[in-house]
Amino acid sequence: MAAADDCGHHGRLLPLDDALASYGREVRVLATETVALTQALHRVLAEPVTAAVDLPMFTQSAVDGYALRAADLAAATDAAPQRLPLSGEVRAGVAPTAALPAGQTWRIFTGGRLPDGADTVARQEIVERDGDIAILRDALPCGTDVRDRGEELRAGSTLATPGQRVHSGLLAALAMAGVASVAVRRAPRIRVLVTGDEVATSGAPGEAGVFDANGPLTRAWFSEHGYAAPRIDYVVDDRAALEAAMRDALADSDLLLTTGGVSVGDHDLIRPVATDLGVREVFWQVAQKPGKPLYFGVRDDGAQRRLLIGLPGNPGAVLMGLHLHVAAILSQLQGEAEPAPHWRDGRLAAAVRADAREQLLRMTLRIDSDGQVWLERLGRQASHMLSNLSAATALVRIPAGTALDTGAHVRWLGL
Ligand SMILES: Nc1nc2c(c(=O)[nH]1)N[C@H]1C(S)=C(S)[C@@H](COP(=O)(O)OP(=O)(O)OC[C@H]3O[C@@H](n4cnc5c(N)ncnc54)[C@H](O)[C@@H]3O)O[C@H]1N2
Ligand code: MOO
Repeated sequence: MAAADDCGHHGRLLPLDDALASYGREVRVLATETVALTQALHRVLAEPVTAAVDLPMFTQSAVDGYALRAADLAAATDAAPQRLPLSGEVRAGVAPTAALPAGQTWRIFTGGRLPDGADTVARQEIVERDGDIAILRDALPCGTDVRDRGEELRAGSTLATPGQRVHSGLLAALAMAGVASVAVRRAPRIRVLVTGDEVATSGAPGEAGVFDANGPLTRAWFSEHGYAAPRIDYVVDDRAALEAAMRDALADSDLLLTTGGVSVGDHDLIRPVATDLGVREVFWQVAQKPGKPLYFGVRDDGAQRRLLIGLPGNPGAVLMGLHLHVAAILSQLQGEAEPAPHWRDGRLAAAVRADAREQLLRMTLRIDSDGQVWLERLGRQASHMLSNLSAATALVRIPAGTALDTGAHVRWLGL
């Protein structure tokens, strides 16, 4: 397949949406395993999760104050205050062993279990004390400052559904409902090969070399998104070396990610080596800028499907490949109900020129007083450049072939 150049016709390039849609068809969801809730952060749920207990688990005080019966205060007024003898105390974490006698009150603290007989709590700010007598100058509606058992949730009710990714808040919600373990999708096994003779793996690069950006970028991206740091190997542009590295990495992974060597040059070996290793090409070359020579293939080893994504070597293409393509593949592997990328809506702060490929531009976003998101294009967008990432907060889609005016609606992802 011949590559189209930037000035020419792009009929052979696969539209970005078609590339993203192909992951839904080609990627098989990983097996399910049960893990302790403490290990579930960033994992995707494979089964519904239900509350093990009522929440709150028992009827309790919402404040520091005095547990009483609302009926005992019915006649209380400023002129004729009600005086209730203080005959006990309930501390948080300690279950009362007796019932509150009628006409009396007990000291209670926030989260303390309401004794039988009590139905209301008077917060301490409205209670005067005369030794062991609590004085109240007003009636209180029954149930004031009481949290009822099960008012938030009933045991057995559904708290989370399959396909949800566990974030810190959801993890805490499940912990609070007595959930100790959850069924999640197995963590994807990921290997990375950074290719290129010119890439310095340690120390300063040679006279025609570059500092490695793609290794640090991929390592940081996986960690930022909650994945274990993948093994990253560096491979020179030598067919035998690449074949050995790819054979080993493919056999050991659900997803092999390579950077570089996927364009049309004489030393761009990812595709031919992939073919030799029995990988079926799903697509190569996407109508996107940056990242056009992007490659995706699959290989079935028995029941195990291996995925190979070849990201073009330019670091800007790797950045975009991670945020869009790798995120989409990982979503499908883990059975996310709403697969990434998760686009949001915003408007362009300035017009953008058309390109024959869909553009993915790094921009800064600002929210105006009406809550509208405005996106402003940064300079230094070329795919061999990363320096504008110190200012960029959004990756913005500009559809192929259309110039967009100021105010045009676009889709974007947070960076
Ligand atoms: N005749 C054509 N040439 C090119 C085409 C084309 O269609 N026809 N496509 C261009 C596009 S678009 C891209 S993107 C690049 C992608 O090429 P490769 O995937 O083969 O990547 P490399 O050639 O190995 O490297 C590209 C570029 O990136 C630098 N690089 C590579 N690895 C790293 C790293 N780990 N850290 C920092 N920088 C890295 C490398 O030095 C090159 O400058 O092909 C175009 N060519
Ligand atoms: O697709 Mo390349 O990343 O435009 O330079």
